[in-house]
Amino acid sequence: MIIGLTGSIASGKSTVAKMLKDYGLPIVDADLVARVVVEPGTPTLQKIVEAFGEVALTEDGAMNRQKIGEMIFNDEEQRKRLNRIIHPAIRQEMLRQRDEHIAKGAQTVIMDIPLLFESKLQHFVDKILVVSVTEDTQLKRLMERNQLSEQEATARISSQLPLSVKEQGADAVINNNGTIEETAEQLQRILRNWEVIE
Ligand SMILES: CC(C)(COP(=O)(O)OP(=O)(O)OC[C@H]1O[C@@H](n2cnc3c(N)ncnc32)[C@H](O)[C@@H]1O)[C@@H](O)C(=O)NCCC(=O)NCCS
Ligand SMILES: Nc1ncnc2c1ncn2[C@@H]1O[C@H](COP(=O)(O)OP(=O)(O)OP(=O)(O)O)[C@@H](O)[C@H]1O
Repeated sequence: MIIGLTGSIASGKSTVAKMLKDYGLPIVDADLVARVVVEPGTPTLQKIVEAFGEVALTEDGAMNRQKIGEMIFNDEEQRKRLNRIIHPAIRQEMLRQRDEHIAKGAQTVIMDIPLLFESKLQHFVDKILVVSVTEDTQLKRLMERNQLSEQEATARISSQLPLSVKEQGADAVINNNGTIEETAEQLQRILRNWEVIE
């Protein structure tokens, strides 16, 4: 079974992904893949520089994540432009990793994809697990984790579909407003229900 793990920025996907890893389940992590496909020397980074100019690079030739983040989270056109370049490369590498896990005999593979709904990737997966929080919790955790102002954090949250919409497309929802233990309990119940664990 392929499980799509999603949510929105700072809703707790990585926290849940870590719990899934502790169950021994293989994870394909879109955020991690998004870093690999733009490593120095890759054709994707080359295309980003052609589209955004040399400002897209740091002094040592890596992608300037802070600069790109400032550009794309405040401007939908720029975001679409980056997505058009980077998403095909991310998708290809994710499918490669998924197939590798299956070839090694994995029964279940977790695809951790923040933009599963925005990029319409529902057909990639058999079940969708949404990690959700209230808007207040999301804003507070994002500002704390990334040291962002309220305005910067709000821009990032607004660049994604609301969690309430994602919940409607989910096979199961984890409410991550409470403690880590409460989240772990909900996850265990869902995995038992889906017969991923006993
Ligand atoms: C814009 C970038 C450089 C910012 O880097 P930074 O290190 O600050 O953030 P990080 O990569 O850890 O992403 C944090 C979160 O931002 C959100 N996010 C990232 N990219 C996007 C996007 N294009 N649209 C909406 N939300 C996004 C996701 O929720 C993600 O989990 C980086 O996120 C990136 O390369 N984005 C494009 C690739 C992409 O779409 N990744 C999302 C997973 S497919
Ligand atoms: N139940 C919880 N209680 C308290 N803090 C939490 C809880 N769940 C997550 N956090 C914290 O909230 C922040 C966001 O969580 P996490 O990094 O897992 O989100 P994410 O959905 O993976 O975000 P992103 O899409 O931005 O990578 C982190 O600092 C994390 O430690």
